[in-house]
Amino acid sequence: MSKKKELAIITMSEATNHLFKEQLTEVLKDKVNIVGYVINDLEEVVQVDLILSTNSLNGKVNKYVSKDSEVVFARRSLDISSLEKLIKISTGKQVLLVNNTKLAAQETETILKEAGIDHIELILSYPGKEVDDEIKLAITPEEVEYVPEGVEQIIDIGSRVLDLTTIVEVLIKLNLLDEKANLLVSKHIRQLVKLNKELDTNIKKVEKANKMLETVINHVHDGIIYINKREEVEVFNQMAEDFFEIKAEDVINKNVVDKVPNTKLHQVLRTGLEDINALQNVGDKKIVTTRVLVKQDEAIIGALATFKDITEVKKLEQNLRKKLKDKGHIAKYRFNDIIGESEAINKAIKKAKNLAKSESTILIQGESGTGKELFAQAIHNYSNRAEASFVAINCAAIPESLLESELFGYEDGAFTGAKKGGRPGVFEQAHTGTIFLDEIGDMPLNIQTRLLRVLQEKEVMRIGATKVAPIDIRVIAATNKDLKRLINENKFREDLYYRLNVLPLEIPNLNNRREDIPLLINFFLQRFNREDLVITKGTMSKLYNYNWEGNIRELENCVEYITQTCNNKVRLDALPPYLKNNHRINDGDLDELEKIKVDLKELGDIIEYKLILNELYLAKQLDEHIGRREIAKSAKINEVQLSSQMVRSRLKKLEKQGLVKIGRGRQGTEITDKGIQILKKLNS
Ligand SMILES: Nc1ncnc2c1ncn2[C@@H]1O[C@H](COP(=O)(O)OP(=O)(O)OP(=O)(O)O)[C@@H](O)[C@H]1O
Repeated sequence: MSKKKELAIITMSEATNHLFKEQLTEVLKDKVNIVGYVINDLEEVVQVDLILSTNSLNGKVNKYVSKDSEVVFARRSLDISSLEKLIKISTGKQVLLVNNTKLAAQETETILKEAGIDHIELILSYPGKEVDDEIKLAITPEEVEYVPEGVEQIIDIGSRVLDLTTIVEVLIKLNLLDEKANLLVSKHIRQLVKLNKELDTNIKKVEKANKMLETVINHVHDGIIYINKREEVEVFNQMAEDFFEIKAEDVINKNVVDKVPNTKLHQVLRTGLEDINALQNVGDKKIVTTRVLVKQDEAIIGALATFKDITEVKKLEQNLRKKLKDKGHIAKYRFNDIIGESEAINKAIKKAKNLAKSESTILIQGESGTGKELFAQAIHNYSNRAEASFVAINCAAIPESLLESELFGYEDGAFTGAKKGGRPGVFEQAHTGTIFLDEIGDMPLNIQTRLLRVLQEKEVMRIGATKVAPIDIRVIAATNKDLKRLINENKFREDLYYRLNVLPLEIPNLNNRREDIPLLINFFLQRFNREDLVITKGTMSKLYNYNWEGNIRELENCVEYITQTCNNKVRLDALPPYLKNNHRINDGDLDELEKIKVDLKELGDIIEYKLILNELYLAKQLDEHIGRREIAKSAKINEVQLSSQMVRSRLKKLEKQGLVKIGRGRQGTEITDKGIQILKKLNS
């Protein structure tokens, strides 16, 4: 039996020696005697067939080698499975590569690079080398003891094993290749295949994620541009291509400043100042854009811009408004459209504007035709919900049998004749907007109960449904009925009244703001395109004094009648018959001040009367007399056009109402107690 071959392993450390021995024993089994030496322990030449040592001992090991022994210097590799941990480190990060010597560190670096680890910046670290103490992550092949202090995370990639070529060389040198080669190579190939499979799965996963990301990026309706730290474009999606009319392939990896017009993205990188929803002009287009820094582990790695073409946004908005308009779900009136300069209407407008800004339910009360719906629309347009829908429903105009389904909607098959697929009610249609419930006093009691639930729960259940849908609406209700009276008659639920009457708003009737009548007449004449019509004084006086029970709607109808029947002058006989015959102003309906005002206005302006009464009052307080001429003088000073003749005629009118007493000769005229009372009312 031939003598067993002998192999000596000479290394610098015990650990490496042990590792090599283990690896070679697995291959050589008992065919070879393996002895290990740590170089520092060696004193004499080693007599063996072959010596295996490491590159770092090249030059040192020779003195222990006999003439007939050969030396193989080990080439080393890493355990492939440890690489996976490195792939996960973020790109561009600085990492210490720690080994016991410079050479070992260089070798490990080469091994890592060859294995494809090139996305991180490796800083070699070994005893005696100064490294930046800001670097907190270290990689080491089982040489943890050399990792500098201050490093917070260590990735141990395991020791560097003998690579296949070294093992084959050892086998050749020992003349054992024939027997072992196949076994060895197949084991290595198995390992490689396993690694490849793992890598392949990883690559596929990454590819899949990338593909998905690309699809998403290209399908969003916003333009997206991403540049890296070097200001090179890395992402330029489909919308960006369409907007700039530039192909992505022409800009990718190119400098953004050179390729994308008007870009400000590089400035975000340079200054660190981000823009959120900024408006920007690009050529003749307008965009809203957001530009932000992109960070990874606190370090800035690039900048991202997303933008939307505003013309597109405007179109979408217009489309939406058109759709709402087509459905009638739009409020067209604003406060500016409410005609009137009287104190009463101005007060109502001021209050309505205040109420508009709150979110609570508003109850508008006022006689029929006073403009309650006009106010409801103006409130909606003045509120934060102006862009959303305004859905109006007249509770009196819809038959009771239909009202419930109109309000709450119904599910498919809820009743015979129900539309397939069901239908949303006005509450759902008004979602995020305002619902206007006109003539709420006419709502049947059973529907009032359902409405109360909707208002309390803020959710609606369609007829025949089992699920509720949450709704976000603002309710404006209106009525011309006395709801308190209806409550007493058990026709209106008291709890619903209090739910609705959170913010009450009273719209004045026309008889209480007669001074707006001429304005309104002119407005309606314009609307009917009949500004050419001249209304005679007598006719105007008639219209002024008429008892407008139907309020503005009645006045509007009256003006329409005139426009149909008159050519140029509107005389008394041109008025609608009902207006000519009866409906004279009902004295009992007007309070005293109104009656007096109406009478006085037949001749001159209230301002003139106020001035005259004021002068008389002043004289009375000073215990003096004042004549027509002096009153006319004061009028001039106050820029009121009144001759002493005019003062005379007006004083007569005032006397008829018992407001003044005209004295004879130098006695002059005196204001009466009633006159003082009325003057105070006029001045308030
Ligand atoms: N101040 C105003 N200025 C101009 N037009 C007005 C004004 N007020 C009301 N109108 C017009 O009068 C008509 C009646 O108004 P609206 O329908 O708003 O009244 P309403 O109080 O809701 O009536 P109803 O109680 O009968 O439902 C409408 O044609 C409206 O355009």
